[in-house]
Amino acid sequence: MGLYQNRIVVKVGTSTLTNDIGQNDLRSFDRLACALSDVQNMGYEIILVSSGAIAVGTNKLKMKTRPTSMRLKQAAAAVGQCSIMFLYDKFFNDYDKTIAQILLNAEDMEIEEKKENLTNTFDSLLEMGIIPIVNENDSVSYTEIESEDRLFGDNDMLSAVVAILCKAQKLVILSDIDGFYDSDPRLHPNAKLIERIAEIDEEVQSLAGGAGSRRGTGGMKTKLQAAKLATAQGIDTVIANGKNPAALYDIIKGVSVGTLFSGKAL
Ligand SMILES: Nc1ncnc2c1ncn2[C@@H]1O[C@H](COP(=O)(O)OP(=O)(O)O)[C@@H](O)[C@H]1O
Ligand SMILES: N[C@@H](CCC(=O)OP(=O)(O)O)C(=O)O
Repeated sequence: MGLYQNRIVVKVGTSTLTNDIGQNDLRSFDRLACALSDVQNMGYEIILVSSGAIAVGTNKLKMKTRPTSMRLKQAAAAVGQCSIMFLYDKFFNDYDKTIAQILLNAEDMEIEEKKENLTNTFDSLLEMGIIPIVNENDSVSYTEIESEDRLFGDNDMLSAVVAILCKAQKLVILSDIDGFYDSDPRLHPNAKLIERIAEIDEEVQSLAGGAGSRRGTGGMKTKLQAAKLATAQGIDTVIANGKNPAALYDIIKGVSVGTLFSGKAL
């Protein structure tokens, strides 16, 4: 599979877009929009996969805690998705960028005709210099919200699927932590960052724990699954801290940041 050398998919998690008390982290939105716009100005094509709809919706609806029933999660996502896109539009506009919204379900990737339409849409948007912003279509799908094994039901996996579909050269997963450690640093303060992983084998998988905050889902398990899927198609995958999206400049230059999972030679 030939990859577009200047095409990058960036995924950002809920824990980066909201703060510890569940409010929108406006500085994070702004920094992300600034870094992505700047990287696009350097000649790269950017696709952003953004989580956060449920958390932002929960906040906007003034619900005291994240809803537990599926119907309320879906309603919160419907409200939150609007807010997220409003915020992105506002911040990207400051940097003279146009964005587009693409909401997807796993099934959209399984039917060849839909897949082709989707690829054409991404390609057309990117050709026009637009930054597509992708999330799962939570209001009509419950795989992400409810799936048991979360294999397909997570935005980490969705970002890998989008990177493969769009033949991106790099996938950057921005989280609330500096990268992949030899154990969850929230539980093990002496955990060490692993800078490079060539093979995601069982030993590596055994180091991955679940989500760190009540807002994030999937934790490192789903990020590893995503990295495994993407690297198998030759796509270099980096996990880095979303509080410092300027790290993207280093990632592009090949300077070591976070954890790099090297794409397999095809
Ligand atoms: N081996 C590990 N290395 C780093 N973080 C880990 C590891 N195992 C579990 N985690 C947890 O994964 C969290 C990030 O995943 P998650 O909470 O789902 O965030 P996001 O919203 O960015 O997807 C970290 O905050 C951390 O607590
Ligand atoms: N589609 C959901 C995303 C859920 C999800 O995968 O969250 P995260 O682990 O923060 O990437 C939402 O927008 O709330």
